[in-house]
Amino acid sequence: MTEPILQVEHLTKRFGGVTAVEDVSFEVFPGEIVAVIGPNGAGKTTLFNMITCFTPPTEGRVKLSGENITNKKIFELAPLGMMRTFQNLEVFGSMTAIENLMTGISVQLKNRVFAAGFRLKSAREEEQYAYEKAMELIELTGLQGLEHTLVEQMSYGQQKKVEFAQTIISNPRLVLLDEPMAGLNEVETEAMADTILQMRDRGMTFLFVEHKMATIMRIADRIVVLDFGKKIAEGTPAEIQKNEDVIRAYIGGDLDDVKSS
Ligand SMILES: Nc1ncnc2c1ncn2[C@@H]1O[C@H](COP(=O)(O)OP(=O)(O)OP(=O)(O)O)[C@@H](O)[C@H]1O
Repeated sequence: MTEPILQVEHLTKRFGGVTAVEDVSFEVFPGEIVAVIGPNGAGKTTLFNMITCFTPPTEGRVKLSGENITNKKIFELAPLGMMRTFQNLEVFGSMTAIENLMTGISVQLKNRVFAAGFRLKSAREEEQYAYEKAMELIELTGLQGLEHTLVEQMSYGQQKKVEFAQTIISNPRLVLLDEPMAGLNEVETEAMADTILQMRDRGMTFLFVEHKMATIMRIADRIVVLDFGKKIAEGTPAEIQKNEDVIRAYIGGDLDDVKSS
């Protein structure tokens, strides 16, 4: 049987009297696209922060390919093949798109696993490799013609693409995306969704938080639903759409989105 790439085991986070996440467990398998959904304040970002070692859990643990990573430092995760994005854009505005991407590739060049299989002889070869890889990602994310544009001069949607490309350029095995479609128009949202599907076909695994239900239903293999910090459901998009607890949790919020998508 395939081993999970990510195991979330009984994660709990308390901030003083507030329990942001309570006893949440689930697994993600290689090649899956798994969405985490839930109403505002349900604990999605806190869960992501614990999985990516940004916030230590009060209880529980996280395993990446069977290895306990709960107490790792953030910077130790990229070499292990885990990358994430944030709700707020994390790009260098005063650098061009290609320069942003080339900073992302340095992670890969330092990656033990990668270095063992692909030794580059000189700094010049490394730079050439980084440039070619960055151009490949520029094309893949539809940023052609903008490679030498300063990121701060781009639209929000284009900046999101740069951030996404920078996150995946090091060929991570597991990518966590915090609201990758937030702030994007419909066309940009669908393009982002298609790029995620394309990268999955190339072997990447995705866990993402999102509010745009129609897109989630289109690309997610499985969905984990949080409400008031607890996991209230887990299943395929079809199962989640007709789950009574999920429909109840969304009453007054995005219920119509869940049912109509
Ligand atoms: N650093 C903190 N200190 C105190 N309470 C916090 C902290 N971070 C989050 N919380 C609380 O934990 C709960 C979950 O917040 P979280 O941001 O994880 O939810 P979310 O599902 O990501 O929400 P949204 O969809 O609005 O981004 C909220 O009640 C929030 O106020």
